[in-house]
Amino acid sequence: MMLVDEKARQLLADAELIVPADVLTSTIHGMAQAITAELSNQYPLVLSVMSGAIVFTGQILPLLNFPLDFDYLHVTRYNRALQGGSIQWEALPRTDLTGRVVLVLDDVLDEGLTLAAIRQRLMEAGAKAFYSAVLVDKLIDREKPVYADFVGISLPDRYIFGYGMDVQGIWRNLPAIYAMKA
Ligand SMILES: O=P(O)(O)OC[C@H]1O[C@H](OP(=O)(O)OP(=O)(O)O)[C@H](O)[C@@H]1O
Ligand SMILES: Nc1nc2[nH]cnc2c(=O)[nH]1
Repeated sequence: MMLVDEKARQLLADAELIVPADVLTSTIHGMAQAITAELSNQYPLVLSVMSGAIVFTGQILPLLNFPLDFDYLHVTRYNRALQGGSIQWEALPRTDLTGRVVLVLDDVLDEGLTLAAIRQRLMEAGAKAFYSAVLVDKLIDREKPVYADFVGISLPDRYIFGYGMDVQGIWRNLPAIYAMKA
């Protein structure tokens, strides 16, 4: 345990703060306004993608002042790795999706494979319309299979962590976004 603790602290000491907490707060307020303008009369089902979206979800939900349902799904393809692998479904929403307008909340849109798989699964399960909101869109040099309807911040293609996102499984609890030193 001591080794893990020291390694975790070293990872943070070696990282660079790239999005401070106050910038995240104002970004999320802006996103909430845009989402409200588009979806406030549609009684959406808001779905949080565990685990990375936990902090973003907890911050944005109280800013969405209109009727909605909330549930979660759990999908992962990075696990503790820095590179993505194949999609693993851990949990599907329990709410009936038939005819629903869904809004998926995720922390980061990177290669887009995760969000594309989620969209396909939810549409197959009967959703009427699919919207997505991502706190971070990574600027990668390839086309993505899906783009988000609501984007908080665009960031360069570096591995990021904090604010729900992990590095080797740790530091999801940080109140800001950090990047591994290039
Ligand atoms: O656009 P992509 O390249 O597919 O990557 C984006 C996905 O990667 C992260 O999840 P991860 O698999 O790390 O699971 P976690 O949320 O539990 O950390 C993130 O939360 C997104 O869901
Ligand atoms: N924690 C974390 N998860 C990711 N999933 C896809 N890209 C990233 C990233 O940069 N950081």
